Amino acid sequence: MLATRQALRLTANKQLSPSLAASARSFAVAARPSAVPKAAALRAVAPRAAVLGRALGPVRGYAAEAGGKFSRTKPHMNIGTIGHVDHGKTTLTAAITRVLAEASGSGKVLAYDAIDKAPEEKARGITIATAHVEYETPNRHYAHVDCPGHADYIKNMITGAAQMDGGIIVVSASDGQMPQTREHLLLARQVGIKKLVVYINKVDQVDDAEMLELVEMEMRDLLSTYGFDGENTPIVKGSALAALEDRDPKIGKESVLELMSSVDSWLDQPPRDLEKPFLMPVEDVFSIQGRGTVVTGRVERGTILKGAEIEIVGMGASFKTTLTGIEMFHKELDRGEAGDNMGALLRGVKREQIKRGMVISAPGTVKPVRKFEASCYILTKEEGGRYTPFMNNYRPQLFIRTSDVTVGLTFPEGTENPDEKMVMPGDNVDIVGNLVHDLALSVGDRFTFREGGKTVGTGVVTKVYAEDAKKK
Ligand SMILES: Nc1nc2c(ncn2[C@@H]2O[C@H](COP(=O)(O)OP(=O)(O)OP(=O)(O)O)[C@@H](O)[C@H]2O)c(=O)[nH]1
Ligand SMILES: [Mg+2]
Repeated sequence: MLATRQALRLTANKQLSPSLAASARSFAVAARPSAVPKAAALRAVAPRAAVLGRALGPVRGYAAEAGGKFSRTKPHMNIGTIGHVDHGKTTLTAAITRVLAEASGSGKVLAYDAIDKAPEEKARGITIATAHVEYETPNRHYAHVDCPGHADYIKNMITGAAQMDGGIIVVSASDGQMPQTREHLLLARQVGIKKLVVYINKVDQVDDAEMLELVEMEMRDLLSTYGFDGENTPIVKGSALAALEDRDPKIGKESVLELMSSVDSWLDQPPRDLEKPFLMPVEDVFSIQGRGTVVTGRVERGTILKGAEIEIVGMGASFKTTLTGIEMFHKELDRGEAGDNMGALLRGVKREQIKRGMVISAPGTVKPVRKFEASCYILTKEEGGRYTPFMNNYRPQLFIRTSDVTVGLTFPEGTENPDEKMVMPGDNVDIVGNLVHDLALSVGDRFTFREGGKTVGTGVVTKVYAEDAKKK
């Protein structure tokens, strides 16, 4: 029984990206209200939307909905609320759904309780409670993540179980910035979120305008400290509770509309997988008589045309060649793209030169890396992780894409008494990794590490030290 479970977990972890993609898909499906109620709701509000549509003229989205048809043409973006415990993240999430539903005459209003009782999701064996909420502005369609507790934010941001391309950091006007405000800012930066919008909440509790000024100045400083654009980041002040309870429109509803218009304009649309540079992890290598060497794998991102130059990176390799053929389901094709399972025929490459764990990529877009820094979450024993802490120079096996390589973990420079520091199951820790073989690693890549058949931790790469290019 135990052996089967371990085997199952092993296969699950061998296919990190597909399983993650699958869970992301199921999130998306869960977050999306079913088509029928949506259409019915739209019909019910059609007269009102028509009025709105006329009033707003040809504004995209609302106008389209006025015709009674749901618009899927709006760009989609993943965001979320982050910030210190009790500062009002969930209240704000509920308020956004309410205010936007009212403004557009459609959309689903979610009560506070519906969001706070977040379902538990499993990502890479870790339990994460996350609520997935969906709403739209005239310009965009959003999936919004709200977590019930600090630990869930850490796990979520590190595993990327519910990805955030940008976020709203909520800070209470009465408390100002607090430890988790800083911790979430740091994590947001480390997982690659480039821009945030600030919502200073609970202004109904503060009469002193100077106090509000102070909280704003503090937030600008803090944003800059963590590498965000503190000077230009939009900061909106208001009361999520007032907006949710539909009172004091100035600090209530209007603040939420202002917040969402800042979210629309300030947060940048992320590039889609198809727009990113081509990368395919090598799963298998074959030698085909009379044709040459074929590697198979699932395209992680980008597109590729037959005849393109590609680079093979990782596990000692760093060389270029030409992709002379693309095959899928035994058919010859001219083009492959993200999500495709394909076989790639490579010119002039011997079978021995390529192995599982390497990647084929657009030339110059990924580098072989041995040393890197990462932010990690260490699984608890309940999550299947270790029972005991680990120390400096711990050496688990690192799994990323199709490769697994032994890695030595040490603490970053500046850590006090590194040889006495212990990392407990359940901790969030920054580490420096030294791989036994180089791998194609980039900032933002996610990985797990395992020991004795169990997943011990998961992490996201925050910095890489490029190897000197080696030929092989
Ligand atoms: N006076 C006032 N109270 C608010 C406001 N927004 C939220 N609250 C209250 O603050 C408390 C915490 O709000 P939540 O939305 O649960 O905060 P949270 O950030 O989601 O908290 P955690 O998920 O536990 O980290 C609740 O009692 C809210 O009713 C506001 O604008 N004004
Ligand atoms: Mg909450």
